[in-house]
Amino acid sequence: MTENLRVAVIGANGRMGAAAVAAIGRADGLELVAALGRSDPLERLLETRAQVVVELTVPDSSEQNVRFAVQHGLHAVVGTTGWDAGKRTALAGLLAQNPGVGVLIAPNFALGSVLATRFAAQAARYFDSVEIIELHHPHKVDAPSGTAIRTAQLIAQARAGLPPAPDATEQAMPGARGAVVDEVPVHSVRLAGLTAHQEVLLGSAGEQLSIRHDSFGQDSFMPGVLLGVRKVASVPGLTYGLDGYLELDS
Ligand SMILES: NC(=O)C1=CN([C@@H]2O[C@H](COP(=O)(O)OP(=O)(O)OC[C@H]3O[C@@H](n4cnc5c(N)ncnc54)[C@H](O)[C@@H]3O)[C@@H](O)[C@H]2O)C=CC1
Ligand SMILES: O=C(O)C1=N[C@H](C(=O)O)C[C@H](O)C1
Repeated sequence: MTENLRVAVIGANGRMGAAAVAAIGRADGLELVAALGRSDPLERLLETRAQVVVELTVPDSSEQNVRFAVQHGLHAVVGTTGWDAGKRTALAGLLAQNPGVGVLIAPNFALGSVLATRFAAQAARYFDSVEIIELHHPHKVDAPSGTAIRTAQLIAQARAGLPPAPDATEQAMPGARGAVVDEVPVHSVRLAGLTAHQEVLLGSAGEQLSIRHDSFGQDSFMPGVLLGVRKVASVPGLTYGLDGYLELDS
């Protein structure tokens, strides 16, 4: 008989962590062996012989947690935001020293969001202007969202070599044109009642394409979390984006 995969959640008392604890508890072939809150020592991961760590905390804690996991040979599935290029490069270096260990950093676990980002990047070459509006619940601590940053990066890659979007703005109040991520304006809305939403606006003379995704609850992220947990041990090194685990081009 195959043994269950031993999974731990860090950030288990948060919105995402609590949903992940419940989803892992219900999932075939997975066993939840630890659910760590802010005051729990990371050594619990070793005492409980976790094999895969799901990291869903805050940007200030995430890097330290993931590095601890990797240094102890544990695979990690990371949903926390704030993994900029510098942190990812440092982590890739640590993974090179720990061959066989896999880490997935997924800015968004919702399949629809991953697809929407992919579609926006595909479309971006064919329009003069692209701007992103991301809309979230007001408890979110970071802006722009990790998803919007990733989307802007992929759009910028797709538009490499094209002229900048037309924009005659000469005078603007600070923030009026959004944050500029890789030359793509990103506008962040924080509104009571929302969960996680993003709309990419693409415009050219006489037409507009809008690519929108809505997550209405944390359940939208759970299939992606479980996919990551099941796959991460078989993909050594760092994977950035859940699309790395999906065969979107076939
Ligand atoms: N990749 C994805 O699909 C998604 C990612 N997120 C991201 O995941 C992160 C968590 O989001 P939420 O659950 O909504 O936030 P939350 O604020 O509800 O939960 C964060 C939890 O982490 C805990 N925490 C902080 N430092 C910790 C540490 N060192 N050890 C253990 N626990 C610690 C906090 O006490 C809190 O309970 C955020 O960065 C958010 O942007 C959120 C939703 C989807
Ligand atoms: O904090 C959230 O809620 C979310 N965070 C992630 C992000 O910053 O992109 C993913 C999703 O948007 C929900």
